[in-house]
Amino acid sequence: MSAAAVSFDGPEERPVLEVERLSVDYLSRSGTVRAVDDVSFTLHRGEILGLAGESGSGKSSLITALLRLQRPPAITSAGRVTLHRDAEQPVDLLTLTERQLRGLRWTRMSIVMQSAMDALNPVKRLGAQFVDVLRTHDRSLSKAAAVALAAEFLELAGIPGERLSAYPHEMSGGMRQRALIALALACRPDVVVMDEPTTAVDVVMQRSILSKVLDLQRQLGFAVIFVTHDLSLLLELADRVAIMYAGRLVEVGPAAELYRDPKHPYTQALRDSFPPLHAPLTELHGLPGSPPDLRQPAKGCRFAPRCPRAYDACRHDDPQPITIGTTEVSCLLHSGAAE
Ligand SMILES: Nc1ncnc2c1ncn2[C@@H]1O[C@H](COP(=O)(O)OP(=O)(O)OP(=O)(O)O)[C@@H](O)[C@H]1O
Repeated sequence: MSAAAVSFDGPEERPVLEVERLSVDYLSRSGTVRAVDDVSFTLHRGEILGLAGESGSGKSSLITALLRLQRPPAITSAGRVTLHRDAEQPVDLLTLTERQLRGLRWTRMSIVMQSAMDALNPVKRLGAQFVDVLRTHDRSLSKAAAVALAAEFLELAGIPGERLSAYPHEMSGGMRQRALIALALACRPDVVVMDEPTTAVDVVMQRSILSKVLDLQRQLGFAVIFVTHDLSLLLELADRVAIMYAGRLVEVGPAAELYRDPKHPYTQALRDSFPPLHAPLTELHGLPGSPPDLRQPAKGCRFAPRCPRAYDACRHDDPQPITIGTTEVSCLLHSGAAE
């Protein structure tokens, strides 16, 4: 293992992760909340896929289910999550034993949590945490080699290698978050899930972390699922963006296309409610109303009650995903436009 760069020519057509018809329920006495409802998407090798949606739309439920990190009362009630590996058979992550999964965590897929303070062990020096992870997954690695590799990854993330001897509380919030990103990359996974990785730091640090993530991604070529409620950030960072509303994916498409020509009225509303990062400021529009109660979602399109373009059929018929060019959208306004 080494931190050496790969030759990265941008995202490939080959899938690395395929999510098919995934549903996640929270079981409680007051009813079942279907937080993720029949969600399908593909993550390609080396691409950054952004996942955006309002609070409560199901983003965390989706990523914790596909990495099998969810806790009760959440259960995955349906679906398949296929991880593709070079030179090995694809595997359905949902059918693996815990032991088989442990073999894939860090080495094939890893996660960067919202808060490094929750993810890093407060009573262990950073170096020891890297060495633990590296040597658990590569028993042939000597301690000295693991320390050297850890220092290499820290440097890649913009942190001086000597900080390996620091405890997490001795580092700034931004540095801890970058250390966590370095740790997530240390076993050279193919897929890295980043769950709002910059919410705990200020805006300047946010920019610096994101440009570092892009930098590292281009050097190492891993694929990313980047989760945030901030669509304007994703439009800048991601190759493709998936928009989630009330447990469903309503639109998935190339970031530039989604910004220029959003197909779903919810995507449009979300775009118009965030200031663009690099374009001239335009008037912002809030989105009135609130998402449905997922214990008893009404018939038809879930966005219909808030949608300025809803018509009769939207309140009765469930929109199915259709493909328009390179975008997939679930909206009855486009039902005649499928290719
Ligand atoms: N432990 C739980 N028990 C019952 N319902 C839950 C639980 N956790 C989440 N939910 C429900 O599942 C739905 C999706 O929540 P989730 O946290 O996945 O959304 P999110 O898009 O990640 O939100 P945020 O951006 O605020 O993190 C919400 O309706 C939420 O109320």
